[in-house]
Amino acid sequence: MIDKRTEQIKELLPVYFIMGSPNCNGRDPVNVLEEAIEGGITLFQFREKGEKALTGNEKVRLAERLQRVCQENHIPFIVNDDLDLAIELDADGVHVGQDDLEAGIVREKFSNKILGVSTHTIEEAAQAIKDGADYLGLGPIYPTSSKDDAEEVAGTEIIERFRDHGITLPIVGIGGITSENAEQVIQAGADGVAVISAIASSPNVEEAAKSFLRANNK
Ligand SMILES: Cc1ncc(COP(=O)(O)OP(=O)(O)O)c(N)n1
Ligand SMILES: Cc1nc(C(=O)O)sc1CCOP(=O)(O)O
Ligand SMILES: [Mg+2]
Repeated sequence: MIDKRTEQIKELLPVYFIMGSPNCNGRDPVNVLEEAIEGGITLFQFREKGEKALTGNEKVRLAERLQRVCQENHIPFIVNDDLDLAIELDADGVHVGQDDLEAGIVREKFSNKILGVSTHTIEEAAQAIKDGADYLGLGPIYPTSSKDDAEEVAGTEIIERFRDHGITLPIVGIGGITSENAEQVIQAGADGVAVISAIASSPNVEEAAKSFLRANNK
């Protein structure tokens, strides 16, 4: 039986926008986020990572500004990697990968919040489910230039494989996803797509976000 929480999480995943200041081509990330929300994104993850990423107080200040925009627009605000920041801001959730704080510890310290976990194998997925993950991030589905330490390209087959193994937890595909290939990701069994560059680097952020909604038939 699929429970109410699972259904609620699925509703959040269709267009999951991820971004931090290094992804915004020198633009104010607040403006980029506002335009993406105008275009219909359904969930936001603050991922302040990569070249010239902010640290310390500057990172916290940016997170607060982005969280405020999310709150004003009823878009849940997820923090990437940084549980301490998520607790400090009382964020709506955290996303962790296999090299981050263990998902089970995040679940203990940040109970009742949204917990996303990146997995690449059925074994990792089984552990994430045991740890209390709300959704799985699977990728990179296609080649990406937004993550230096990305694993090998997995293709949409990884999503089909997870579904064939009976994994019913909500899944979001990530890595190199564009409005042209998003439909294939959904058809493979994902509940949504997680996107950095195809939205954040677009000359028209609002239209870019809208094009993903159309691709997902939302
Ligand atoms: C939705 C979503 N899926 C996967 C990731 C990647 O997480 P991780 O492997 O921990 O890599 P970093 O993003 O921390 O570099 C994600 N952030 N979000
Ligand atoms: C943050 C991230 N995680 C990945 C994974 O494979 O887990 S790929 C990726 C980068 C996604 O950015 P873009 O949409 O620009 O390709
Ligand atoms: Mg991580």
